[in-house]
Amino acid sequence: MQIAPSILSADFGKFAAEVEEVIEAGCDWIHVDVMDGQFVPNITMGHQVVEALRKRFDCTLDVHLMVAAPERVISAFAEAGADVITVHKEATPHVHRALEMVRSYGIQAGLALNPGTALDGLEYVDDLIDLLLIMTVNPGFGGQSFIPATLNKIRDARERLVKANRGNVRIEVDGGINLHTIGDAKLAGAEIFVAGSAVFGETDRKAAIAALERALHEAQA
Ligand SMILES: O=C(CO)[C@H](O)[C@H](O)COP(=O)(O)O
Ligand SMILES: [Fe+2]
Repeated sequence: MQIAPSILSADFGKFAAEVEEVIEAGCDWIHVDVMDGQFVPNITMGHQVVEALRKRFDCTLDVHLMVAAPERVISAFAEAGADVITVHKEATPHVHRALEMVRSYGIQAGLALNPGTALDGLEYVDDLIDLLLIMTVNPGFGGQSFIPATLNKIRDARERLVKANRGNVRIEVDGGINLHTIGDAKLAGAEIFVAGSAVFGETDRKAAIAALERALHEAQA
């Protein structure tokens, strides 16, 4: 089980200190939200930010590309030092090629699905992915509310992956993960939990992470 703080919700004015704080609190995954102003309305950060984080921190850099035609930028993010690159199925007609590109750098590949996107076709790319990112909000903004209907999708995805003998593909959930939703997401089958405002929206980040870990631990059927 992994909590991955999303630096989208960090204070950009003291970026490095913010990342340092959550790493010191025990998180070894940092979720980097890349938005291009086209696939989603906002523009956030480019590969230079990944490069800067790579130089300074020894953690897993989990890059979530909310970018149209991600195959244009995969090489830049891989060369900048990303450990995981996730592309959206909705962002390209060439998702298979995009995943192959990520894999060609010897790093982990992720496939992301928006809340309105079905799981159909997963069987054609499941051998190319290390993680499946099920968006639990519509992408583009931090601080939104978790969409409860996504829980069935997580369960369905877990079942399909196990049936296809791809049970080692980890399900990541992203959006609206907090003390009230993290347990349900875990019970549905998620293993990696992105948390933006639930971590950086709190003044005591260490306590916020510990509380999320406790909620994960306490979640049981
Ligand atoms: O991909 C994202 C938005 O598109 C972010 O990772 C996500 O929104 C995290 O923020 P929060 O936990 O506040 O919902
Ligand atoms: Fe994200």
